[in-house]
Amino acid sequence: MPSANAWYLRCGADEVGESAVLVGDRGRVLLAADMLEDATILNEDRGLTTATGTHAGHRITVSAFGMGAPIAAVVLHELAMLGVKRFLRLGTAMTVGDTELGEFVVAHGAVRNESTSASYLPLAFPAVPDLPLTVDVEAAVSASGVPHRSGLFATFDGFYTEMFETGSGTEPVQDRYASLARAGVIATDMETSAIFVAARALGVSAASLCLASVSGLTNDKMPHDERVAAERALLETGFGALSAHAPIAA
Ligand SMILES: O=P(O)(O)O[C@H]1O[C@H](CO)[C@@H](O)[C@H]1O
Ligand SMILES: O=c1cc[nH]c(=O)[nH]1
Repeated sequence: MPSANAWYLRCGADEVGESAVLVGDRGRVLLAADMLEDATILNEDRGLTTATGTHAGHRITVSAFGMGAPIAAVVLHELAMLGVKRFLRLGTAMTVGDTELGEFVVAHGAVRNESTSASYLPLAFPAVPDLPLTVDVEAAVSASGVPHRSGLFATFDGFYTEMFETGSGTEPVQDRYASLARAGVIATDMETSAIFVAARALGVSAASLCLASVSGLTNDKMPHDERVAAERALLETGFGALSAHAPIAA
């Protein structure tokens, strides 16, 4: 049963679409608002900027959570309570194995190395995306012309301790990345597995499409201008995936 108003997002069920895009950076919400038709910014509380607009006849809400699984789950949970049925994470990720900077990466599942998802379902439960939505994402990615690959993600809580070689973590990060690559992991991020598990627990669909923007091998970043252009392409591709079928009648 949709709730009337969301605690932190401070918006109502009539202000959100049937689908939502979850991004980290609020700048991506502002960019999305420029790209959608008739977009309205709903709130900017706690940096959780949210906008709703239309793409090819579909109402889409775009929400920024900042960084990390706990707050991403809060945003997803509130939007699900408002009645949003489909979620697409559009973010950046770090490369693992053969993945190259600038590629789009689509998650077929995610290693649950964060703690938030366990507050929804036990660790034995797999973090897997919604299959039909992922098929639509892969079709949109193929049409985008951007080099891409699909595979497993690994999601971590510790940015400096688990994803970078700072010496503060419990094992050499490069050893961890090498074993993840051998097991089919193509990218790491900080939210995907939590979003997949929370979505299953809440009875909504979720998928994850990211831009590989930082090298897990060297920690090199994509050049700024290339990343900005690629993030626009990421949003366009995600909106295309969410608009792949006729809107469901209200
Ligand atoms: O680009 P976004 O969506 O913020 O995602 C990635 O970027 C942040 C870390 O740099 C984390 O939130 C990570 O998952
Ligand atoms: O280094 C990075 C880049 C993007 N996303 C991450 O989680 N880490």
